Amino acid sequence: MESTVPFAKMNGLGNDIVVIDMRGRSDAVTSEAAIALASGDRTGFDQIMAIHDIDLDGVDYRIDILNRDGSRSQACGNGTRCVVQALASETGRKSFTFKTLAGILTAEEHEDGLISVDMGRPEFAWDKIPLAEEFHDTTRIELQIGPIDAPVLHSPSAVAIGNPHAVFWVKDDVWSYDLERFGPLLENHPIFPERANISIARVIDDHTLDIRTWERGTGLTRACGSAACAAGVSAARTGRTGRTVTVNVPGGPLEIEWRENNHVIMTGPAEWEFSGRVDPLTGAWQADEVLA
Ligand SMILES: N[C@H](CCC[C@H](N)C(=O)O)C(=O)O
Repeated sequence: MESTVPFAKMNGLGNDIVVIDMRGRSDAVTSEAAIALASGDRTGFDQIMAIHDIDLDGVDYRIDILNRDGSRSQACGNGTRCVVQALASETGRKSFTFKTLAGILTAEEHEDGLISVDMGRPEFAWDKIPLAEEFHDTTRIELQIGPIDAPVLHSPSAVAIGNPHAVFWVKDDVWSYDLERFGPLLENHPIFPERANISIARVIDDHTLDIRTWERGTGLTRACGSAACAAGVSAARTGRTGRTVTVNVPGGPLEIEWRENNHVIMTGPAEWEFSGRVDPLTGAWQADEVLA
């Protein structure tokens, strides 16, 4: 087996993604390689999306998703769009079916270059999100941060979009909250046995939300596709918006549609930055061209 494989540094609305081509190999990108790449100057990423072969009818590839800390995620919306763009430009095909830890998902590139991903069905049951305690109603779970009688953030909506999310509803500008400080506390709160992605969301009108996200295993990001889905679905579920919303993340807008068949469709852009080769075991890499 060759020691290096092709990679592409890409982004989905500023969510930094490294797509690694593991086709033809039986091993996996190691957590050590992820941690090494994450601290790299030009390859600091939010998620690695490793494309693997799969022998399953109707499924094109398996995607293995790693966070900055080397942990694995069930889902990554922005990264999936990057994978679609990379594969579409390689093959000329427009639609793909993938297997991730969250299940089978389909995605397609449109004529205008935007990419839609079917993120599957949201999961609201407390033990499936998962939460450590039984909550009959996961639209408002008991969790707060700040003084007991004047919490800064409280009562988030919880939902899994393959991966666990908590969405805190706020009335003020989402930038006025110190997410860098509260994010790690909430991500690792014992109520979330598998940790959680933490978002602050503000309703702008019945079809628009502003959100910022602290990602599990990664930290503050400019965009988190699954969090945009989590916020959109939770807003509709609590009567804050309709089922089709524009979710403004720091990197720009994502369109979220929670269809009547219970599937959540996320639409947005993907952008290629540079390519190179990487050792999937150590994270040592080299760009194909001298980088500006
Ligand atoms: N950036 C991703 C989500 C990463 C989630 C990951 N941090 C986790 O659940 O462990 C997205 O666009 O959906």
